[in-house]
Amino acid sequence: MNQDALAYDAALRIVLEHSSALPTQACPLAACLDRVLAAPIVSEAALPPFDNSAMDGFALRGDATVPAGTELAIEGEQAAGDGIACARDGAWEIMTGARIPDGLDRVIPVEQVERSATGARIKLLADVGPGQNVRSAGSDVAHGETVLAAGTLLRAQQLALLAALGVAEVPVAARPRVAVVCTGRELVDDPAQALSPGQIRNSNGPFLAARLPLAGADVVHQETVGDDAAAFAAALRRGLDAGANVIVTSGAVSMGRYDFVPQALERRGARTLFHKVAIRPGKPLLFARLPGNVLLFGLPGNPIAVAVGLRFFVEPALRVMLGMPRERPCRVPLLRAYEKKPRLRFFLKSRLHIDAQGRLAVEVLDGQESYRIRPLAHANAWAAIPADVDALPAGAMVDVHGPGHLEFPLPCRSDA
Ligand SMILES: Nc1nc2c(c(=O)[nH]1)N[C@H]1C(S)=C(S)[C@@H](COP(=O)(O)OP(=O)(O)OC[C@H]3O[C@@H](n4cnc5c(N)ncnc54)[C@H](O)[C@@H]3O)O[C@H]1N2
Ligand code: MOO
Repeated sequence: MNQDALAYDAALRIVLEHSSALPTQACPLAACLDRVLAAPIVSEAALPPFDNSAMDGFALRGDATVPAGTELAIEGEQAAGDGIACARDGAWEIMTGARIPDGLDRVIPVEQVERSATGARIKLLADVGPGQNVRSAGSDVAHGETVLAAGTLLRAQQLALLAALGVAEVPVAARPRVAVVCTGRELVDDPAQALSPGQIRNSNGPFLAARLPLAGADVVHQETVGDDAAAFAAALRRGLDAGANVIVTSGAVSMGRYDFVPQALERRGARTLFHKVAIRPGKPLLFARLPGNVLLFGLPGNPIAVAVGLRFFVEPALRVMLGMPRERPCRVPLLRAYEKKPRLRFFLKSRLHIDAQGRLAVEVLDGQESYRIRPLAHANAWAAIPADVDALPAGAMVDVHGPGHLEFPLPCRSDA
């Protein structure tokens, strides 16, 4: 039945083989959020940069444990931001984060000392061992250590580390440039325009334009054309002129009289690498390469075929361009038994739940037909069921993917 349709894994392999990493750019740290690191970060500094106190208290020294009951004169004070200080005997009043005066090696918290009436001396109320309450230089990051690998997505937590290390310019992968072309004479772009009989509103265009930036790409051109090969070719040209690395089209790749995309691409000198994949939805998906190494994904027009084509074909290619490793799904038990047709891999609009005990389960939503957008709006994840599986009992483990490759699936509460 699917002799002419490629297995998903084989089709994905072809996509990945034809995708390559984009050039590296130097990005100022403040602009790096959500960019992908293009080279490992090797620390040129130590963190902390100097031995400092973990507590507000008193810094002192000793050969071994300094016992409770010891009395010491207060020699000086060291606050965060104070520079080098040299200590002799005695104790230094010290604040959290302050540099430990040279010669001292431990800190006793202020709660564990008793001050003399004059305030000039302290008595220890607890033993203090060497290194106690000292955050030593390099204990978090040593100089020369690799702290972030190439391919790391830079979120706030990575930016914190880069900022602490004083990395001013970060090598990041260029963002893939994507042109979006929707086809179909039935489509209306302007939400304020009344529909004539037979017309529908374009939902694939807004969906792709919203999703692609979340997947790490820039939409550099977007337009809608009728079922017209010449208009389509002109739209492709404008996408290429805008510097697109990738063109995503929707519609006109199936069997209908107006499904002109495959032929139009051939006439433009594109090399079609596959057309039709054994998946549902999105089976008529087409992948081609245009002169100049531009990848073209011809997504079938049904809205869920577009969503699946983007998530499971375009996004893996974007990951290669961004220098990211292949994605791995999580494995989650099915909330309810699920039956499907064999021989096709199914990508299912799903909702990840968290129950009262904090356990995860995935619900395959009703309304899987590829024209139904409403369940997509209630989905927070995709479940993927392999081609050779036809029936799964409740509790069977299935692959679950987030709504986008940079988004971990976020569960909702079962009672929500
Ligand atoms: N005889 C056959 N007919 C169809 C087959 C088949 O194998 N044999 N495959 C079906 C499958 S599966 C899909 S998916 C669609 C794909 O069709 P096309 O890629 O040619 O897409 P269109 O015909 O242009 O549109 C399909 C459907 O989607 C609506 N659409 C298109 N663009 C948009 C948009 N931007 N926003 C919202 N909706 C859109 C369009 O109006 C159609 O209803 O073919 C099946 N048929
Ligand atoms: O692939 Mo189509 O989206 O099944 O209707």
